[in-house]
Amino acid sequence: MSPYDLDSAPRSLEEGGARARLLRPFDRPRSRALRIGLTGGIGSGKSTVSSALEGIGATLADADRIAREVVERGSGGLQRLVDRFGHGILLSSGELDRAALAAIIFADREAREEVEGILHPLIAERAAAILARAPEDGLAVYDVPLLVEAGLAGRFDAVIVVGAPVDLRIERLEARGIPRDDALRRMAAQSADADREALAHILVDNSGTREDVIGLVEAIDRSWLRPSRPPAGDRARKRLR
Ligand SMILES: CC(C)(COP(=O)(O)OP(=O)(O)OC[C@H]1O[C@@H](n2cnc3c(N)ncnc32)[C@H](O)[C@@H]1O)[C@@H](O)C(=O)NCCC(=O)NCCS
Ligand SMILES: Nc1ncnc2c1ncn2[C@@H]1O[C@H](COP(=O)(O)OP(=O)(O)OP(=O)(O)O)[C@@H](O)[C@H]1O
Repeated sequence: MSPYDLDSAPRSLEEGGARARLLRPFDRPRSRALRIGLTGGIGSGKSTVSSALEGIGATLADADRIAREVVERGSGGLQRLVDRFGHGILLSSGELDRAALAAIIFADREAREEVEGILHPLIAERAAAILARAPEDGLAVYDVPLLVEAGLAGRFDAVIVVGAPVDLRIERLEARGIPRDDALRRMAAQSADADREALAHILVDNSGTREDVIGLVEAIDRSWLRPSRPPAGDRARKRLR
């Protein structure tokens, strides 16, 4: 690891109603991708931020997406859930009844920990395989809602925490068809905002529009993640030479 000089970088960035703060500088490794852990409570905008990072070339592993893959019909992961919770968690098609499993785990902490004990190692293995493909000078981003809860913060060079006021998160989730009660039950199963923020290098406030936060991600990259990189226009010109 070489020291990564962020001394002269701005400490905060703004794009419309979206803001970012650099809470702690971080080191950038010389010969491998920068490992970024991206987290936030339900409905904070992690997926929006991680898609924006993917859009500027980051290699992305999305824990929620992988969590679906490891319980696909016929998978070993799904079989282990059925062994533990019975066929009541299956739809007639043989697929996981996600609402049924959600009803169990967000009402019963022990059941949730059992499910996490079964699925998290499977998710972590696939995520590691995806992130290992990131080029040396690239960004390897792990979008993982339970980064803090699972004690993963120390595995990353930089932790980005996305946040927004709870009412706004609930409003956005309702617009996506997730009822308020369901959102609140999931929030109760997650760390408090303050616990996530205590581990953040970069804190993103996603209170503005989608366009704001997407623009902010580009500014974060230019100012803090890959500041020594030539601007996109220069890179395109170099390729043409
Ligand atoms: C219970 C399940 C089937 C519900 O599926 P559903 O399609 O309704 O939700 P989805 O998977 O898209 O998750 C949406 C959000 O719920 C929250 N959430 C999901 N699992 C958990 C959990 N174990 N603890 C706290 N919050 C959770 C996260 O904020 C996540 O982003 C699913 O969330 C699941 O399998 N959870 C257990 C695996 C897990 O821990 N996943 C989190 C990523 S590591
Ligand atoms: N700045 C924004 N303005 C308006 N809507 C937004 C904004 N950011 C995200 N959203 C919407 O809010 C919802 C939650 O955002 P997103 O899926 O990115 O959050 P998340 O943290 O990944 O959620 P989850 O924990 O459920 O996976 C989505 O429907 C998304 O399109």
